[in-house]
Amino acid sequence: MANTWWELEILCEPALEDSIFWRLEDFGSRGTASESKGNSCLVKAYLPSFQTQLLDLAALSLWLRQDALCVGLSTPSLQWHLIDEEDWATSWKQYWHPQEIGDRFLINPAWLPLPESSDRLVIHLDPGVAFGTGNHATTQLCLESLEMRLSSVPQSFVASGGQSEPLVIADIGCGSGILSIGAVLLGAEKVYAVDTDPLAVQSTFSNRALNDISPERLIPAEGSVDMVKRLVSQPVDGIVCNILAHVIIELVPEMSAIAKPSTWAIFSGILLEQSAAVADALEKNGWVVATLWKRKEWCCLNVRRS
Ligand SMILES: C[S@@+](CC[C@H](N)C(=O)[O-])C[C@H]1O[C@@H](n2cnc3c(N)ncnc32)[C@H](O)[C@@H]1O
Repeated sequence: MANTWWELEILCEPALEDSIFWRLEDFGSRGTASESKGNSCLVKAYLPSFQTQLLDLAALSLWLRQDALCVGLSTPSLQWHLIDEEDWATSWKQYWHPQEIGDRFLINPAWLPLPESSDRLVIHLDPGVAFGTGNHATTQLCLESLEMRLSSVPQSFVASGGQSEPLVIADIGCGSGILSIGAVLLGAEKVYAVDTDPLAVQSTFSNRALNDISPERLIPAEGSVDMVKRLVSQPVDGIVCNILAHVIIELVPEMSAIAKPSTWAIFSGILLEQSAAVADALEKNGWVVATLWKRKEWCCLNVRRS
């Protein structure tokens, strides 16, 4: 039998878009897209049907109503129907276009030709069912932070295949591998990319191939900080981690085991109102928050060891 997917269509007030997005991500959505519909926003999400029962969708509908009521906004409408895999791939892809991020990056969907005359670092991406198309504010904040962090890596290092200043990075919660690929393009010698979702790891493997990155420079693996600990022989130089705030708070104590006094880290997936709690957890574990960058209601913390 062909694989089928639930296509969810949620019509909401634009102010609810981000909270709906994260609710869907938590619920197991394998692709989310949004578009303006007059004064409203239409969010579409895709879930494999084997993973979700009708009852789950009814529960999701209730959560979305509650989330809206809590912030005094009108309740969103949720509709769902089944589509087959082929339609899913087409529906999802039509919303995704090349996108410039920061001063250096251009994210190019794998199925589109390269835009002409760009001097940007191109990340070719087919996220498949993983998170990380570059559309989300948190991914953008992480890529821009990497750009600032790694702009000092001499490009001669990139060209020479790594003769000077080797830089090893851990990408925790790699999704499509977008941040790992960005780090390699900026000159990192080696990136360990881990994710608890095996489909994300698979997606990072295929995006590594799509970007012609050698297996020695980008090492995807299923797991989390514990897996990086097993893979590395020495602490890493940098950590990038775009996961939800409560997961970051849980993982921070373990991260000390892969850090040294000069290690820096970039954390996102954090709502502005959660930043104090995350900063608190970081400081208790020997990190100092150097900068906080904001986009929409999200923030990104750039930290170093104290
Ligand atoms: C918001 S996505 C980030 C994807 C990509 N790094 C980006 O910036 O667009 C978060 C990813 O973290 C993964 N994840 C969730 N909890 C995790 C954990 N405890 N350890 C490692 N990965 C985790 C999820 O499976 C998901 O792929």
